[in-house]
Amino acid sequence: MDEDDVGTVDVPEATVARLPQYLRALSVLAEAGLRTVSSEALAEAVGVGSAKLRKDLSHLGSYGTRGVGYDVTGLHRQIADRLGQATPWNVVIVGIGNLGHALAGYGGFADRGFRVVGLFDDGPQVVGEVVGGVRVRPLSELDRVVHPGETIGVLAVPAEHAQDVCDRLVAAGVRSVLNFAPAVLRVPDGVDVRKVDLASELQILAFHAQRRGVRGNVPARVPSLGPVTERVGEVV
Ligand SMILES: NC(=O)c1ccc[n+]([C@@H]2O[C@H](COP(=O)([O-])OP(=O)(O)OC[C@H]3O[C@@H](n4cnc5c(N)ncnc54)[C@H](O)[C@@H]3O)[C@@H](O)[C@H]2O)c1
Repeated sequence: MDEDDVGTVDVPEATVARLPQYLRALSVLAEAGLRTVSSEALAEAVGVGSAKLRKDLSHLGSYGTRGVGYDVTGLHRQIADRLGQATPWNVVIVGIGNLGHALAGYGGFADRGFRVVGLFDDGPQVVGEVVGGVRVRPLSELDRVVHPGETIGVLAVPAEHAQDVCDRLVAAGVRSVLNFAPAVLRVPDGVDVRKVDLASELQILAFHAQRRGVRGNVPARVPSLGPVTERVGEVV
């Protein structure tokens, strides 16, 4: 399977990409004690148009109630279920260098339903170190930590080792891989790969900035652009 083919049959990939944002906004609203929210208010909280939000939620079979809006906790539960977050996911990170340390030390994954249960590296200077409360193990111990089909693998190794490490993750039973390495990975059917590439995101921003003629042409005081700046790279 090609790594760009990740998607679901019934929910468009662009909608899937926005579901985490809806979930986060609903968490904030629930914490503030709100029981219902209008599509306009929820759309504003996320920074999308309300028509797009209603369409997105209709893919989940959620239409809200006219004049009332959406039930905050009900919609939160529904989206969390669709994102597979009814129970937490286990995550293993391979490659505990600069990036791996930052990811392993980040405390925010647990709040979003992801438990970092394993850190792996083949560098003798790193193995045995404890990062974010988890001990770094050699890759040979992958089988002890990975529960087939229930563990997400994060790749933070150099590009030239990415395919080999990915193969080992898949052999251990990992079916979802988040790849930070600048390498195209080949995986068998049934395995999803998503790539994170901050440099590409910067290039996309640079493309838009160049198109707008922003470079070298910034007024002394930049007016607030509000959520518009966040829409530049929005998935449509
Ligand atoms: N996607 C992004 O936006 C982004 C941002 C920064 C870095 N990266 C990429 O992330 C990767 C890591 O970057 P870094 O700066 O942390 O590198 P780094 O050299 O600091 O760390 C790499 C780690 O991987 C380990 N490693 C190497 N081969 C291994 C193997 N076969 N098995 C297990 N561990 C192995 C090394 O021992 C080292 O600890 C690189 O591919 C880099 O290009 C991507």
